[in-house]
Formats: sequence, structure tokens, C-alpha cells
Amino acid sequence: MKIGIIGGGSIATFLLQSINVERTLPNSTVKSVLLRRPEVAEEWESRYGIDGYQDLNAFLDSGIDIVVEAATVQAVHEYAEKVIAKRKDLVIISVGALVDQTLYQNLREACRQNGTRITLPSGAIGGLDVIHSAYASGQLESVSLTTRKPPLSLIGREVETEEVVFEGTATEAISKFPKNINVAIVLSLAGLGSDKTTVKIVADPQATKNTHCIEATGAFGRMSIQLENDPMPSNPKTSYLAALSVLSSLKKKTEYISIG
Ligand SMILES: NC(=O)C1=CN([C@@H]2O[C@H](COP(=O)(O)OP(=O)(O)OC[C@H]3O[C@@H](n4cnc5c(N)ncnc54)[C@H](OP(=O)(O)O)[C@@H]3O)[C@@H](O)[C@H]2O)C=CC1
Ligand SMILES: O=C([O-])CC(=O)C(=O)O
Repeated sequence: MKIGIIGGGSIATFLLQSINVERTLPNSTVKSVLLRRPEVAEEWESRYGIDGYQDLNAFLDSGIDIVVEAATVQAVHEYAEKVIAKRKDLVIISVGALVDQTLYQNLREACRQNGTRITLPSGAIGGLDVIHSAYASGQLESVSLTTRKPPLSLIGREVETEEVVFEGTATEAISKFPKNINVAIVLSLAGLGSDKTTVKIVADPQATKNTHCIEATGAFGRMSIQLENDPMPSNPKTSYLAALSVLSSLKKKTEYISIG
């Protein structure tokens, strides 16, 4: 599998190290990266053996089979439909973009027409299989997410005591915190939708981890999952698990038997 990555931040760097240096994916390599900064492209070309591009069309025509978006919600709006139109499968980690129903439907239709698929990794959370199973039977009643992160990650300043910085629907949460709460949208897409999935975000000066607590109820019973995620040192807003989940999604594409 020849992989192209959009973005040059913490998740992109993790994937390059893991796939091109540590060779964790059988018969696969990151061939091309779409980067905004030419100086990073130059350095990465020699460090990771990739081709760096600033132009989307040149990137898409560089002999890649699949594209991983590891940039921003805005970049998904900008590039996703063009990636599908070029018949490349796409992995999206800035899942928050798909709160936009028009974009979601357009991408779905473009995939149908072009015979391509979009994968949304579980990101920094888990339990999506449970939510999806409960929803598929029409018997999922409630889903809530409580996220707790260090204040600097969330609001860009320190606070003395913990502060609830948001309480509301997933739809509102992602519009206010597009770099911190993509998890709310993948949770919504697996279950009740972004207007019925409730979110609370807490800035906690004691926190050293990014914590996500998911509670769900339905005819199946009750689920409560708490993730205590180590942040990526290069971007503390992002949990290490999110990067691992992208690698896991890519790995699933190379395997014949799927779990979950
Ligand atoms: N679904 C989930 O559970 C999670 C999702 N995420 C999301 O994953 C994404 C990547 O995270 P992370 O790697 O930590 O983010 P970083 O901020 O470390 O890196 C983002 C990179 O994207 C690049 N970029 C931004 N816009 C564009 C563009 N239009 N074209 C090309 N490159 C662009 C930036 O470029 P430059 O260097 O030039 O600024 C930067 O290199 C984020 O959207 C984040 O919110 C993160 C954690 C969990
Ligand atoms: O990585 C995390 O803990 C969650 C996150 O940033 C996001 O969902 O955008």
C-alpha cells in the first residue's frame, strides 16, 4: 500500500516514524506528504524518504493508493471531495468536519460514484462498537461525553481551579473546540447524531492526561468507559491513542480478517 499524508504535525510525524522507519505496516510505505511549509518538505524528504508536495493535484497524482488526512477540520473541507474524485480511499482523523451534513452527504455520494471508501478511526476514544451495535437495533437511548484536558490545551491560558468551559451538544462543541473535540463527532456518527450526543468539557489545572469519559444507555444495558490518554509531546491537545488509531485503521486495510 502506498500512502499519502495530508499534514505535517504530530500525527503525521508519528505515522512516518512508525511506517517508514520502524516498518510497522507490512508491504506499505508513506510515499508522499502534502505540506504547507517547503522547509519541512525538504527535511522530511531526506529523513523519511518521502516526496513532499505543496500542490494537491501533484500529490494525488504521485502514485499513492490511499490518503490519510492528519491536518485540520478546515483541510477536510478543502480537500476531501477532491481526494475521492481522484478515486483514492481516504482516512479522516479531523472527523469534526463531518458534523457538516452537506459535506457528509456529498462525500458519501462521491464514494458511491467513485467506488472509494472513507475510514474514520476511533481516534482518542473507544467503545464505538458498542454504541454502533446499540444504535443499529434502534435501542440506544443516551450518549454523553465528558472531556477533561489541561487548560492550556483547551483555552490557551492557565486557571487556578477546574472550570467547565463547555456544556451542550456535540454540534456546538466541535464548532467551539475544533482542535480538541473531534472525538465527540465520531461518537455522534456511531450513534445518536451530533444534536443528541451531549458533551461537557472541563479545563483541569491538575490534569496531566487527556481524559474522555463516555456514558451510554439503551436496551443493551449501560456502558461507561474512561480513557486516560497520554498527550503527544509535540501537540498536547492530541492524545497518543489518536495517532495509534490511524495506524490501526491502516493496518486493518492490509488484513483479511476484521475485528469489531
Ligand atoms: N478524531 C480524534 O480523536 C482526534 C483528532 N485529532 C485531529 O487530528 C488532526 C491532526 O492532529 P495533529 O497532528 O495533532 O495536529 P498538529 O497541529 O500537530 O498538525 C496539523 C498539521 O496540519 C497542517 N495543516 C493545516 N492545514 C493544512 C492544509 N490546509 N494543508 C496541508 N496541511 C495543513 C499543519 O501545517 P503547518 O505546520 O503549516 O501549520 C500541521 O502540520 C487535527 O485536526 C486534530 O484536531 C486529534 C486528536 C484526536
Ligand atoms: O486527542 C484527544 O484527546 C481528543 C482530541 O484532541 C480531539 O478529539 O480532537
